[in-house]
Amino acid sequence: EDQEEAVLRELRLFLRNVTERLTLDRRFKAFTKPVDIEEVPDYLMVIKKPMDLSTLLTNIDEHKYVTVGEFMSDTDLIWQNALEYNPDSDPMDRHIRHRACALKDTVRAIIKDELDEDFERVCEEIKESR
Ligand SMILES: CC(=O)c1nc(NC(=O)[C@H]2CNCCN2)sc1-c1cc(O)cc(O)c1
Repeated sequence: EDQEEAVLRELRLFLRNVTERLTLDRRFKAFTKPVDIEEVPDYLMVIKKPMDLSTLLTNIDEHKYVTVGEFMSDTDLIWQNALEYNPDSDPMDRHIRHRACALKDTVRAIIKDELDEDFERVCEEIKESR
């Protein structure tokens, strides 16, 4: 049990580090906080599962993620929501879509470069055992 807690603590440290780096990247400013429903009243009519970088951090602290895969599902929501809410040729739509695609590629590159496959396998084993 203590060994498992040590693995999940290391997972949380890794996920916090990744999330902090994304939050500091100016390209992803639009994704750092929940979309303000006062400013964008139709947002929740289009987007059923909002997600943002600050919510990722809260989820990490609340031990929501037992694997990197679960974390990736929520980071995917951020850029998928942006593509869905910004489908048009409007310059602002295109601008946000470019940043959404940059977020997708940046997260995948970080995970590919910095996540040890064996570590993720141990996390998956812990998840299956629960
Ligand atoms: C994150 C997101 O998906 C988002 N999309 C936008 N799209 C538009 O404004 C397009 C929609 N089509 C018509 C022309 N305007 S603004 C915006 C946003 C940006 C922020 O800096 C903070 C924030 O909370 C939300």
